[in-house]
Amino acid sequence: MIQLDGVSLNYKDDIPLLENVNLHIPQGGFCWLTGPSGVGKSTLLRMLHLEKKSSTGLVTILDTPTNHARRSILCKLKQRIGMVYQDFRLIPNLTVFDNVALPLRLQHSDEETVQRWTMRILGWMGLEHKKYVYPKFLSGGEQQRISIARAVIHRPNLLLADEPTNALDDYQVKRLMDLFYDLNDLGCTIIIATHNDALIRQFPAPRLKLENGQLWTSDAV
Ligand SMILES: Nc1ncnc2c1ncn2[C@@H]1O[C@H](COP(=O)(O)OP(=O)(O)OP(=O)(O)O)[C@@H](O)[C@H]1O
Repeated sequence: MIQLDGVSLNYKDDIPLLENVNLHIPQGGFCWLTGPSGVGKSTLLRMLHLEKKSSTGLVTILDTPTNHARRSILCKLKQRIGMVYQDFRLIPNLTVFDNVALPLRLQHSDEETVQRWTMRILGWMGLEHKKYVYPKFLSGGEQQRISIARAVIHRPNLLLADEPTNALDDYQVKRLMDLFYDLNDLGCTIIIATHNDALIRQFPAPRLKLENGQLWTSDAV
């Protein structure tokens, strides 16, 4: 479960991106996050990913109150979250294989599991043959697929995805949404930020709309 109680969020001395916002998303929820460019969608996802603190209010992620949680608790909690960044954020000096395997290695999975799961998701993404390649030699779409593989490989309980379909063709978008639905069926809560209204119409789900510091919720369209 994700809960925000009276949460405000802003960058230093800047206008608030969230202002006294309350929100409840049950475990296993699936929603789109929309709103005009620059309104704060990426920043909100970064807050839910425990990279940025709220200015005021209580933030509960996966049933864990985070405001006063110890560092060790937050580190463990973060390992249960997958994040797809808008700009991919692959680690340039790691190969495709090592980028994707990273969450498993952070969880100290044994090497046999790392090899098996990483090759499986790379195969699913159609990128097995790129496993020794460094990110700078990949196309935008390939980088996006690797970034998604890295976010889901450890079967997170919460998946946050920032414009995850921008660089993908229609066929890959459909497969990716099937992957997200499969994860969701396993109980993963999913929040996807997008500007793409056609995508939302194609895959209806409740919507969180961020505007003027407020989050409006609406049912599937
Ligand atoms: N690290 C930062 N320091 C200061 N201000 C920032 C920082 N990152 C983002 N901002 C500002 O916060 C506001 C919200 O940015 P954010 O990227 O969260 O918006 P967004 O809704 O995701 O935009 P887009 O849809 O264009 O990706 C913008 O005005 C941006 O300039």
